[in-house]
Amino acid sequence: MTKIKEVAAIGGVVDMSELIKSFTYDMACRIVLGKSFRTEGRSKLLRDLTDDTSRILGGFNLEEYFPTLARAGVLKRVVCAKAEKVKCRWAYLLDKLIDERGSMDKSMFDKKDGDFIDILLSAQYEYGLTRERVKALLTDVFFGSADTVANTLDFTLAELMRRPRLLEKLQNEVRSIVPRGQETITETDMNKMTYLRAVFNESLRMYPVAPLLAPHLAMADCNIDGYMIPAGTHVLVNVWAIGRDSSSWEDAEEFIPERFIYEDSDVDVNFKGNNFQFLPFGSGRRMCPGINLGIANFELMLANLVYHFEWELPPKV
Ligand code: HEM
Repeated sequence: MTKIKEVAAIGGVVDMSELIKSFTYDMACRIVLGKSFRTEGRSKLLRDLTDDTSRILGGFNLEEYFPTLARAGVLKRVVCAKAEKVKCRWAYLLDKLIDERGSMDKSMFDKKDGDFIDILLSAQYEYGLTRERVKALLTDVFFGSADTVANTLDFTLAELMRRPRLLEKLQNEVRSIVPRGQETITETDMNKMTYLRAVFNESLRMYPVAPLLAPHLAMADCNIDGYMIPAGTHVLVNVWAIGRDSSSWEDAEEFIPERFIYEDSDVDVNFKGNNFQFLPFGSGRRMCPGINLGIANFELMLANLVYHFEWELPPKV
């Protein structure tokens, strides 16, 4: 906020995508590393690692389009070699972070104010977690938490600036709940912001961060609505198309947060995985475990941004 205020005061330009991204990485680092998150440029290091991992996981894979190439296995070897390098960089960093705490007595872990590493290490003794598992869980939090929230916020700000009436409605809600002059908005303030949640839902409907979810594999033969899915089938769920399907959504291509406000209605379409027309966090046992953290990070940032600043597109945009 301070950075935007400084730039706004001199009428300068601020790259919001960049700022939002570095903020979400700082948040992820703070959760995992606690107070030591700013040392040695770790937030930047983790961001580079996450970017490289995303490129490998989400990159175009020629072998999926030309299966004959897969038989030769050349491309696979190239991708595996790259993945191995990234894996080693993760392992090096995470080992270092864990070793820093290794010298501490387990009774010294402060469960109340501790960071995620503290919590995992204290649970390590209780649940017999191996070091590899601890590292995998740490990677999950870094990887799952930063880009997801930053990308959703990016699209939301763009949609709101294109629709000043909706932006004003959101600002009115936030400013009517948060007392004038309050420096930062808290989670308690946000609980009352129904329009803010509707904006979040509408952004996820139109711009799901994982448009095909994570790839799933059928473990057993199953029949869905008359379609036979044999065991071993690679399944991709196109939630981007489902969220824009006109048989489920009126004016599906329009950004209308009001569609998620259900006053005096029994209908309540939400992202908890039971309404199959809206699956931004997936569904079932592999659905996103970070929903609550994702909501809190997104809503905290958006509410603060619209509370403190006026937003509009530059002329001719
Ligand atoms: C707006 C925020 C977020 C969105 C939209 C989102 C969305 C998703 C989606 C679509 C999946 C795949 C589900 C499936 O394939 O069925 C997923 C998985 C996952 N997410 Fe999130 N996520 C968000 C925030 C977070 C946060 C903050 C964390 C970290 C704490 C996180 C951690 C994970 C993990 C670890 C998985 C893999 C779960 C598994 O495979 O069992 N996510 N997320």
